[in-house]
Amino acid sequence: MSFVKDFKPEALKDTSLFKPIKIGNMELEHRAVMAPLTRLRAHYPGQVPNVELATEYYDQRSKRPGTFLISEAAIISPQAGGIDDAPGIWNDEQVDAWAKIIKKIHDNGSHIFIQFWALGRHAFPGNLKRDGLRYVSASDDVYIDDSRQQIAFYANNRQHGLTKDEIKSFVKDFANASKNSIKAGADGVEIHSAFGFFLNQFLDPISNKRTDEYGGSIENRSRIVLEVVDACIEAVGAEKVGIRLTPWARYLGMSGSNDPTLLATYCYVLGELEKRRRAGNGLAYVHLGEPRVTDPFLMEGKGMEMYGHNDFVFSIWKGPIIRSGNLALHPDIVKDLLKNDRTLIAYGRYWISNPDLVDRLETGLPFNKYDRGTFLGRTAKGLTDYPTYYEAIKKGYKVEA
Ligand SMILES: Cc1cc2nc3c(=O)[nH]c(=O)nc-3n(C[C@H](O)[C@H](O)[C@H](O)COP(=O)(O)O)c2cc1C
Repeated sequence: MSFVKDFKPEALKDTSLFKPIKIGNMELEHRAVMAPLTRLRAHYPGQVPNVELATEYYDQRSKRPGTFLISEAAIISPQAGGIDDAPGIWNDEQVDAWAKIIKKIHDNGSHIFIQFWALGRHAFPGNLKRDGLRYVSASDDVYIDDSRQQIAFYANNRQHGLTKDEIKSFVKDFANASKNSIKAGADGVEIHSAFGFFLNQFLDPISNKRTDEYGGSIENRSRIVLEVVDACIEAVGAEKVGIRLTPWARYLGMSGSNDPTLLATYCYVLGELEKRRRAGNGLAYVHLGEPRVTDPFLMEGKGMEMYGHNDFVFSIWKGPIIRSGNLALHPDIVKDLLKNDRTLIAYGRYWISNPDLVDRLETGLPFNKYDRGTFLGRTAKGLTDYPTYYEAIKKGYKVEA
C-alpha cells in the first residue's frame, strides 16, 4: 500500500479547522467531521450493527477527543429499508448494539449523531417482497432507471407512491428512530434528505409526480421533509437534530442543476428551518453536500457541477453549517470555506482509509490511499485494517512517484 500521490499535504493546525465550536450540546475541539459512510457490515437477518467490527472502526476514528462523527446511515423501519447489511435503529436489539458502539466513542471523549436512512426507490424490490413489504417512493412507477424497473417487475413489487396515511406512518418512524438513538446514547440524529434517497425523492420533481399536498408546488414537495424535521424536534429536541441536503447531486437519478426550481426549492426549505431557529427550535446544523461531488461513487473531481454553489445557504440559514465533498485533497478550498465562522468540514472517503485523519490534517501528513473495492465489503478488510500514519511508516508506506 502507499500514500496518495500528487498531493502535497498542508498543516491546518493554525486555521479555524482547529478552532473549537459548540454544536447542539456538544463542545467540539475541532471542525473536521466524519461524514456519514455506509459500510454494509451489519448482521442479516435482524439488521443489528456488528458490534465487534463497528466498535473497533468507530473507536479508531474517534480517538482524538472532541471529534464529531456522523454514523453510517441507519434504517429507521423495515419499510424504509430493503438493503440487507445496513444497520437498523427501530428495535431494542439494534439500540443495545448501538449503545455499545456509542459508549466507546464517548469513552474517547468524542461525539456521534446517528444518520437516518429511508431508501425509497433505491431499495431492492426483491428484498422488500421477501419481507412482505412494498417498494415505495413519492410516486407510482417513477423508477430510477430501466434496470430498476425490470427488477421491480421481476420481483412483482412495482413502485408504489405512498398514500397520505403511509406518509404519516413514515414520519412517525423517524420520530421513533430519534427516540431510539437517544436511548442508545447518541448525541443526536441527522435526517438524510440527500443523494437521491427517500426524502430527496419527494423534494425533486423528477421523482415526485404527486398531485396532492405532497407534490407539485415547492411547498408541497417540501412538506414531508419539514414534517420529519418537526417530528424529530418534538421527539428529542431541536439541538439534537441535524439535516443533510445535497441540492446539486444527480446521484440515483436526481435532477441536480437540471431542475430550474432547485434554488427556489432549497431556499424555501432553508427558510422554513431558519423560521424554526428564530422561534427557538434551531437545528444543531445543516449539512451540505457541495456540488464538488454530485455522485460520491465517482472518482474525486468527476461529475463536478461547474456552475453550482452552496453559498446561497448562508444568507438564509443562520445556524451552523457542515460542508462536504472532495475537500480532503483541497486544503486551499477548505481554508476558503472556513472564512465563514459557523462552518465545519466533513470528510468522507479519506476518513475510511485514515483512522487518524484529524492528526494528519493538523500536522500536514500524507494520506493512506483507499480501496474502493472494500467500501461496501462484508468483512474487516477495508474497515478496521487501515494503519495510522506511524503504523504505515513502519509498514513501509511511501508516497508513490
Ligand atoms: C462508501 C460510501 C458510503 C457513503 N454512505 C453515505 C451515507 O450513508 N449517507 C450519506 O449521506 N452519504 C454517504 N456517502 C457520501 C459521503 O458522506 C460524502 O458526502 C462523499 O463521500 C463526498 O465526500 P468525500 O469527497 O470527502 O468523500 C457515502 C460515500 C461513500 C464513498
